[in-house]
Parts: sequence; structure tokens; C-alpha cells
Amino acid sequence: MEPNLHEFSDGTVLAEKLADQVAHRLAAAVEARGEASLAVSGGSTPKRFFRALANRDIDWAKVTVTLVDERFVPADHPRSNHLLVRENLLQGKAAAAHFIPLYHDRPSVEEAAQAATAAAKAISPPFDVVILGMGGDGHTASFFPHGSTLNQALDAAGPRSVLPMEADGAEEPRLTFSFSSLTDAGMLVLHIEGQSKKDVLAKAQEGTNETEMPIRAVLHRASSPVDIYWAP
Ligand SMILES: O=C1O[C@H](COP(=O)(O)O)[C@@H](O)[C@H](O)[C@H]1O
Repeated sequence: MEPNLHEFSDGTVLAEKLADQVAHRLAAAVEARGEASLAVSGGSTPKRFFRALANRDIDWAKVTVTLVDERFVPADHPRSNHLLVRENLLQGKAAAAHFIPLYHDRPSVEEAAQAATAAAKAISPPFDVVILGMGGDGHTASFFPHGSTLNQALDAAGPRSVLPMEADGAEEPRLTFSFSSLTDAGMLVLHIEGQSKKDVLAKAQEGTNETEMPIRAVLHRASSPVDIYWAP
């Protein structure tokens, strides 16, 4: 299934449109099932989108928010994805949402991943909405090129779980939801900005080696359609 590319004039317009679509999807899930789930990325790209979404008028108390991946650092660390979400998404109306962190204070990232897998069982699969990002090296979530558990993480037949991940390009050990946890979401979005990310996307779409560019796994074999949101 070919991804659908949605292009916007700038990041502010993109943030508002994406917030509209996500809010609509979450509200529909709340209406249908009495609850909704949203898994978001960290990094530098999603901040404007988070701020736009936080103002949307939905029943946030019935929404569970988590991260697609996390750095193995406490929630007050400047590189924590949880900190980014707390300061930009879990604000205003969205402060009523329930947040499930991936970071757990454990002696090793492997033990933290086990704790995160157990905590994530509170969310009924599949996620209603998953928002992925992409690094300049072609990583998404914490599926890093040549990552220590990459084969396991990208196994479509693997369990829904949170895995530890270490890689040269990752700075610190990571925690990441597995491919099977993320790619059957009701709404699966890849949110990228800037010409350099568009060039990385084009390179990813041309080739097939997932160890070099793990984003290819999502682009080529996600079971849900992938909507790419891009702005210059
Ligand atoms: O390390 C990470 O990076 C990617 C991309 O981040 P960006 O700063 O280039 O937008 C992000 O999607 C991921 O969640 C994060 O942990």
C-alpha cells in the first residue's frame, strides 16, 4: 500500500490540520467505545502539533496518551520525550488525559522495557492514533539503523511489547514500542518537516534495506495505510 502524502505551506498550517484529524479520530473512538488511545513521538518536530492538539475540545479524560519511544532518562531530563509531552501536549484541555510513560526507574533499560510492556497492557490494541517521526538517519520510533534489537523490534509477527534498543546514533539507550504494536493503528501518521527530511523519505522509498533505514519497514509493510504529513 503506497503512503498518502499530504503537503502543507508551513508547519503551523500542518499542525492545525493534523490536530483537527487526530482530534476527530479520538472523539470518534470515545463516542464508539468510551475511550481512545494516542501514541506520539518525541524529538523536535511535534511541538507545534502538540500545542494545537492540546486545545482541541474533546473528552480528554477518556483519552490515554503514551509515547512510541523514549530515551532511557528520567522525566525531568532535558532529552526526555515525556518532558516534551508534559510541557506541550498535556496542557490546557488535554491536561485531563491519562499518560502512560515508557521510562521506569530500573537498574537497566531491559528491566525498564519489561515494566513498560506490563504498564502498556492497560491500553486495548490497536492504538486509535499513532504519530511517528523520522530522524535524518532513517530511524523512526527507536528503530535505529543497526540497533541492538532491530530485527526483533521490526518483526511483524512479534508480540506487542516495549523493547530496549541501543545504537550508535541514539546517544542514550532507548525504549520503543515494537513494529507490531504501532503499525496496525486506526490512524497511522508519519509527521516530518523540512526539505532534508523529504530527501531522506525519497531515499527510503527507493530502497529496501531496513537495517540501513528502518523507516522502510513502516513505509513498505505497515498493515494500516500510512499518511505522511510534510511541510517545508
Ligand atoms: O530521537 C527521536 O527522534 C525522532 C525524530 O526526531 P526529530 O527531532 O528529528 O523530529 C523522533 O521521532 C523520536 O520519537 C525521538 O525519540
